[in-house]
Amino acid sequence: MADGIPIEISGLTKRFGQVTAVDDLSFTVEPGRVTGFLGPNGAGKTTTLRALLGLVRPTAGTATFGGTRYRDLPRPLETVGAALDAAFHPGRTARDHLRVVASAGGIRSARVPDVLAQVGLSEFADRRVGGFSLGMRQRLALATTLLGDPRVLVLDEPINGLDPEGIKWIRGFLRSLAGEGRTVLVSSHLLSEVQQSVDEVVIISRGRLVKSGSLASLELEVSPRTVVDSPHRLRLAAALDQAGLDYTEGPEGMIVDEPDPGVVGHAAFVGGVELSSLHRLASGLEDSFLALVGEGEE
Ligand SMILES: Nc1ncnc2c1ncn2[C@@H]1O[C@H](COP(=O)(O)OP(=O)(O)OP(=O)(O)O)[C@@H](O)[C@H]1O
Repeated sequence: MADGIPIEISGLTKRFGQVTAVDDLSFTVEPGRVTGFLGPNGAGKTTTLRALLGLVRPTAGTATFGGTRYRDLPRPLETVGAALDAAFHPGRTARDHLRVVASAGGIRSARVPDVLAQVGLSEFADRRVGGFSLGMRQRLALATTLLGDPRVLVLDEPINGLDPEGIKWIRGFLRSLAGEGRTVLVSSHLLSEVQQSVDEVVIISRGRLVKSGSLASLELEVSPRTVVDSPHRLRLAAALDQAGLDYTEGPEGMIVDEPDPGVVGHAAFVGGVELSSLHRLASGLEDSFLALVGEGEE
């Protein structure tokens, strides 16, 4: 298997007149992982992906596949499979749509039945796309991205509008693609939508990076916790140790990995420590995501 190819965004800026859609954005997407590219509507996700695929010219910065711009890739469809604003001719069958794309991209037509099977559309291959449900269109868009058996997949909102069965299917599918060492970047405006599908997250808001890292690290950061403080922090730390509670020291006191302030208060009481504050830290991944990025444009 060929080595994986990372996506590298560096100092990317894109202005449309007065609007700065993407503002000095830098992040890397690693192979072998599913990465969620998250932000509310208007955050600049699509503009970033369009810059990556050479569809808009950056005002500044670069967006590359392992250092090579999309337009400089020798065989782009065999490196990158991208589904952005997938449009289908409604009168064409799924098979014909794939044949047209394959032939334009210099890909052998023998790939067509393979990708139809991969996305579970074989039995609908000869139906007109005009009659396809949204879920079937999403599958066909995905099949199109797979034609060149690419090492990198860039998918814009692939889960949007899928029914629960389709969501379950695509989750497993994205995982298996990453499991084969591919780089998988999936955009969404809802963290909850991709939460069960992604290993890594890149969160942007107003064109700027808010956070990037593993989903696990984000979960850890936002799991419900208790903040407690005392005029005698050393004694407080000893009481927390005594109770077997994990904590880190923050500006407002000890941040304890325990959702129930009662448990923390009790530990302090047992240790005979006076408290100056005790409260629960806001919780929930989606709430924290919204707190990080705001609601976005309508
Ligand atoms: N061609 C354009 N001309 C002018 N402004 C644009 C253009 N494309 C995007 N914008 C603006 O840039 C900002 C970022 O848009 P973008 O579509 O990249 O966000 P997004 O995160 O993909 O949101 P959505 O999920 O709604 O597509 C928005 O304010 C948008 O109105």
